[in-house]
Amino acid sequence: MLLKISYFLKHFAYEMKNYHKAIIFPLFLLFLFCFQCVISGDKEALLSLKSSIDQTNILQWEGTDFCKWEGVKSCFKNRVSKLVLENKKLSGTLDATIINQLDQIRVLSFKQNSIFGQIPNLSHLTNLKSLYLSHNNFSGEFPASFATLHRLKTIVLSGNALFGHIPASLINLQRLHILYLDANNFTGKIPPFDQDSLKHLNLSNNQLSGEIPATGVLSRFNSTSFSGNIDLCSNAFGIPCGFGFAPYASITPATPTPSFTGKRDHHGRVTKIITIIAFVVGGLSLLCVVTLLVLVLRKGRRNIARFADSKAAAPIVVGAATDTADGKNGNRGFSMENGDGGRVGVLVFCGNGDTEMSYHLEDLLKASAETLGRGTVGSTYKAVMETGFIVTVKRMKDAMYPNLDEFCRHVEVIGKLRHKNLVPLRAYFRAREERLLVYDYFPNGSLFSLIHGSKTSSGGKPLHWTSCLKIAEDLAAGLLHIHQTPGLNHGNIKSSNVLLGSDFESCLTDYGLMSLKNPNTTEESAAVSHFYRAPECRDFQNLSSQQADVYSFGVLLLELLTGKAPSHDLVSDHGSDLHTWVKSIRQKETDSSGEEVSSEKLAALLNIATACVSVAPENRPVMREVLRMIKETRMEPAPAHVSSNSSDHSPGRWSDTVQSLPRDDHLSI
Ligand SMILES: Nc1ncnc2c1ncn2[C@@H]1O[C@H](COP(=O)(O)OP(=O)(O)OP(=O)(O)O)[C@@H](O)[C@H]1O
Repeated sequence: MLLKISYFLKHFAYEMKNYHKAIIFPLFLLFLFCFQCVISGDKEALLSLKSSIDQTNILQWEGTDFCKWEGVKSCFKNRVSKLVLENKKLSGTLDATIINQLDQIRVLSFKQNSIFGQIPNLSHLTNLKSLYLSHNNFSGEFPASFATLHRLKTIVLSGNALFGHIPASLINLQRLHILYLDANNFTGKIPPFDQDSLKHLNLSNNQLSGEIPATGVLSRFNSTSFSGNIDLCSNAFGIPCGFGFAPYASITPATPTPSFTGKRDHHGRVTKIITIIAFVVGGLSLLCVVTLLVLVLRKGRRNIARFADSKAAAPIVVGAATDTADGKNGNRGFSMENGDGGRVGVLVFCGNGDTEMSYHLEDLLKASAETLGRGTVGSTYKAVMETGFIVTVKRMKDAMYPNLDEFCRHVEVIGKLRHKNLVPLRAYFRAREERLLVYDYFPNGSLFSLIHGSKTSSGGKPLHWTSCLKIAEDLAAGLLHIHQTPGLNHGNIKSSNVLLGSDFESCLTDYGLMSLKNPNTTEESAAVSHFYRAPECRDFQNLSSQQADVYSFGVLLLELLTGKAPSHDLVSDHGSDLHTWVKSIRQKETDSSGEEVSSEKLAALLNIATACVSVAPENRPVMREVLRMIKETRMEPAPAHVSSNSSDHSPGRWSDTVQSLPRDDHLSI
C-alpha cells in the first residue's frame, strides 16, 4: 500500500516537473489523515474496550458523539477525560493497547465489576489522576508502571486477588492522596511511604510482613490501616517485632475507619478462621502422620502387646519371677505391672517340663503376630519372636471369661496335659480383662486342610483307608488322654481343631476350653461346629460331656471316611442308610501290597463311627473302648490300660496283614 502511494506521488511529481511541490503535497495529505485518526481515536478505543469487557451488550453506546455515551462522564477537547463504568457486570480483560489510547483520561473507574486478568501497564495514561479498579477479579502483580504516572492521586485496588510486593517506587508519587490496597494477597514489606499528600491508606487484610516503617506519614494512620496482616509488627502499635509471630490480625481498632467495608471485615474474619482451621487441621494431620508412622514401624512386629496390654493400659515391667495362679507350683511367670506396682498381668508357664522355655513375656510382647483365624473360642495368632521362636497365641473372647480364679484353675488343669496327640498348652497370660493361651505352633496345618484343601466347601476327596485308620487312632488316643482326667472333655472336636505334627501325627487342640464359656452367652457357634455337636449339646445352655465328645469323634470319623464336612446333620439325614452312603462314596481301595482292601476294614471303622454317633448318649462307647476297636482294626492288640505313653505307633505298621474284625454288639453292617 505504502509502495503504491509513494509510486503515485512520485509519478504525480514527475508529471508536475516540480519535486518540491511533490513532497509538500503528500505531507499535507498525511496530516489530514492523521488528524482524522486522532479525532475519531477515542471512539474506536471505546468500542474496542466495549467489545472486550461487555460481551453481553450492557452498555448501549450508540450515536456518533461518544462523549454522550453512558459512563463517559466528561470529555476535554473531544477526548475522553472521565470514564466511570461502575457496577455494570462487565467481564473480560483490559487490553493495554486499547486503554492506553485514552491518553487524555483523568479519572478511570471500573469499580465493582468482574473484570479479570492482570491490571495492564497504563504508562501512556500520563494524565491519569484517579484509578478505581476495586472489587473486581484482577490478579497478578501490582503494575510497576504506576510509579511513572506522576499525576496519580488516587489508587483504589481493594478486593481483588493481586499478589506480590507493593512496589517501593510508589513512594515517588508525590501527589498520592488515597491508596487502598486492602483485601488482596500482597506480601512482603510496606514501602516507607512518607509523602505528605497521603491522607488515606488501607493495607489491611493482605499477607504483609515485617515492621511497619516508622515514617511520619505512616505513623499518622491507626492500626486499622494495617489489620489482617498476621506477620506485621510495629513497636509503635505495641506489637513487638522479633518474636516471629506478630498477630496484627488481632488488633482491634480503637476508632474504626469508616471506609472499611463490611466485605473487608468479613474477609479478615474469614482469614482468621481459615488460619485457625489450618493450624488445627495441620496439627491433627501431624498427629495422624506420627500415629501412622508408629503403626507402620510396628507393623513388622505386630505386637502381642496390643492385645496383651490394651485393656490394662499399663507400662510393662518384665523380669520378676512370679508364682502361678495358685501360688504353689512355682512355675516361672513374668508380670505386667501398673505404675504403682500393682500386678495386672502374668505369663504363667504350664507343665513342669516347660519351666525352662526359652522366652519371657517381654519376648512375647515384642513378637510379630499374624492372624490364623477367628473361631468360637477367640482369635488365633502366629507369634514370631525376635529370636525366631514361633508360638501360637489364642486370645479368648470376652464371652469365654469366667472369673480370673476359675479361669486360672481350669487352665492349670489343661496345661498339665501332655500327650503326643495333643497340642500342648505351654503358657497362659492372666490379666484382669485379658486371657491369652500360648500353644506350640504347628506348621503342617490342620486335618480340615488335609481333607478339604484350602476350600471351605464340604466336598473333598476321602483320604486313603490307611490314613483314616492312623488318624482315627491318633485322635482316639489323644481324646482318651483328656477323658482320663475326671470331668474333663474336649468340647469342640472338629477337623480344624486337629493339627498335624512334625511326623504328620494328628493332634487335638482347643481342648477343654468350651467349659470356660459363659453358659448365659447367646453367641452361636458356626454351622459346621453345630453338626459336630451331640444332639443333647446343640442347645448352648447344655454343657459338653465326655459322651458328647464321643459323638463328635464319630462325626469326625464320618468326615474322614467320606471327605464331607458336616455342613448338615449327616447322621439324621442318612439314618439307617449311613453305611450305603459311605460305601457309595468310597472307591475300591488297595493296600500298599496292591492287594484289594477288604471292605471289612472300612466297614469296621464305619461301625465304630456309627456307634459313636448314637443319638442316646448311653449307647455310645467310651473312648477307651473306641481306641481298642480302632487298634484292633489296624491289627494292633489293644493294651489293657491305655496311657499317654502306650499309644506310640509308627506309620510303618499301617498296612500290616489283615486280620478278622472283632465283633461288637453295636457294630453290624
Ligand atoms: N497351634 C496351632 N498351630 C498352627 N495352626 C493353628 C494352631 N491352632 C490353631 N491353628 C489354626 O488356626 C486357625 C484358627 O483356629 P481357631 O481355633 O481360632 O479357629 P477354629 O479352629 O476354626 O474354631 P474354634 O475356635 O471353634 O476352634 C485354624 O485353621 C487352626 O487350624
